[in-house]
Amino acid sequence: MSSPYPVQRLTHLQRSPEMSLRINFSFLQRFKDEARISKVRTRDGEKLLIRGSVVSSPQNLQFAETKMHKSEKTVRIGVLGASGYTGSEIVRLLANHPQFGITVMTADRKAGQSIGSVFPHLITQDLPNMVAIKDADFSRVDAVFCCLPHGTTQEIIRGLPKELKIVDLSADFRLRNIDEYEEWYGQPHKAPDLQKEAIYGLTEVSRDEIRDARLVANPGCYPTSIQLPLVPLIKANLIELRNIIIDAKSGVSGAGRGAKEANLYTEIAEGIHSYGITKHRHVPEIEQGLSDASHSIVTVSFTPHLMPMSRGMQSTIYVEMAPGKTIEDLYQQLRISYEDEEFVVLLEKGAVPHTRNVRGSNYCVMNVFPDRIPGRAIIISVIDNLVKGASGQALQNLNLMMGFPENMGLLYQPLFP
Ligand SMILES: NC(=O)C1=CN([C@@H]2O[C@H](COP(=O)(O)OP(=O)(O)OC[C@H]3O[C@@H](n4cnc5c(N)ncnc54)[C@H](OP(=O)(O)O)[C@@H]3O)[C@@H](O)[C@H]2O)C=CC1
Ligand SMILES: CC(=O)N[C@@H](CCC(=O)OP(=O)(O)O)C(=O)O
Repeated sequence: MSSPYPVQRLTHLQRSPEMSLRINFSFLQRFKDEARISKVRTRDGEKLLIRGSVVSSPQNLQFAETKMHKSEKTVRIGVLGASGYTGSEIVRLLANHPQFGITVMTADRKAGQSIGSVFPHLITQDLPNMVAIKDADFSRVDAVFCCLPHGTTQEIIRGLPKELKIVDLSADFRLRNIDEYEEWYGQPHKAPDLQKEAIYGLTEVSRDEIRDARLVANPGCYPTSIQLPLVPLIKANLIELRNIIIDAKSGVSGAGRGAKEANLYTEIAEGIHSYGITKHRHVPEIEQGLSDASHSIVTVSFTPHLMPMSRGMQSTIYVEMAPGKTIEDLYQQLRISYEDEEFVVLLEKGAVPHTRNVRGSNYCVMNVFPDRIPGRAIIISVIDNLVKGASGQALQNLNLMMGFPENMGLLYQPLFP
């Protein structure tokens, strides 16, 4: 697995007339011939202020700190809905992104407040206060993450400058068929023209289209955890398209930060419950992705559950194998499909994915098991709903759209315990 930052041996070191160090190193040569480095700790503790990123050195430089001054970041980011769970997760992830700097953050009820006052874990972030969307200055923004409730984004995006790159975390642009959107979301689509332009952003499946997109519809959390294992198996004709049964479980942050009686501690703790049985709005999104993979109509049984945990999601998927196919065929297909993917991990045979092993990270961890009923298989896939299921995948997509390495700012290891 490669490093999140260009940690490389120095290939050249010299002093410039202003006593700053100018350093050429091989990683950045892929982008520019030369970069200057930001803060460097030398063996004797001396600190040198220079521009750039992380380096290691064969000489007296031990580490360079990853901090770049905001003015040195090249892409100006707006976070719409920064006072919510996915918006604040974008802020957390971007704190370590060497190229994306936040210039605008919006909120609704919390407009006027600082991010640190709304989210004390982000108190060290030196960022402008959140403003109402109507007061946001988009002339200082190159790309936005829309972390707003369904239905809101369709209207708001219309008013944004046309040249902005947009990653929308809501479901507003995920369904290509706007009649289906109306059926499942209970309101007519307000921006059918923009829907035509939107690219569904399941990164590992649609990377090439995402690179050229202006508007990306970031997938829902359940659909991400379900499509990542099923799409390659369906494309390789290894499983039957009928009788796909998905039992999925989510942490409570999946429901957003807004206060709801059903999400009180007393309603959630010490128990689990199903919801949205047969009518959860992720059904058409899952079926759209699986139907695309098979070039035919796929339907699924999908039942989500709410778990007494803050973050995390597991999808347990029961499938029939195609005639003559074995668990080994399914396992090898997933291995081949994901061996070069940074953020999808197929465990060793028999090892069980745990949600707590992906907390806070952009990884999807999966495995496939033989059922005791011959011909059937059980697939388990886990993600952090707020990272690979939302803000992490959104950042992965914007990295691609802006021409940066897909993993930039995303190689957080999972939190444990
Ligand atoms: N939570 C998750 O795991 C996932 C969520 N998503 C989707 O991402 C989007 C954001 O979700 P999440 O962060 O959880 O939601 P939250 O409820 O936590 O945050 C919503 C944000 O939108 C703002 N907002 C609410 N109403 C309006 C409005 N009318 N105009 C402008 N801003 C408004 C809120 O501001 P304020 O708080 O100041 O009122 C807040 O900043 C949703 O569409 C959700 O479905 C997608 C994948 C996973
Ligand atoms: C626990 C919980 O309530 N989860 C949410 C899903 C969150 C998500 O992925 O997304 P979208 O809202 O963006 O589709 C739900 O079931 O509606």
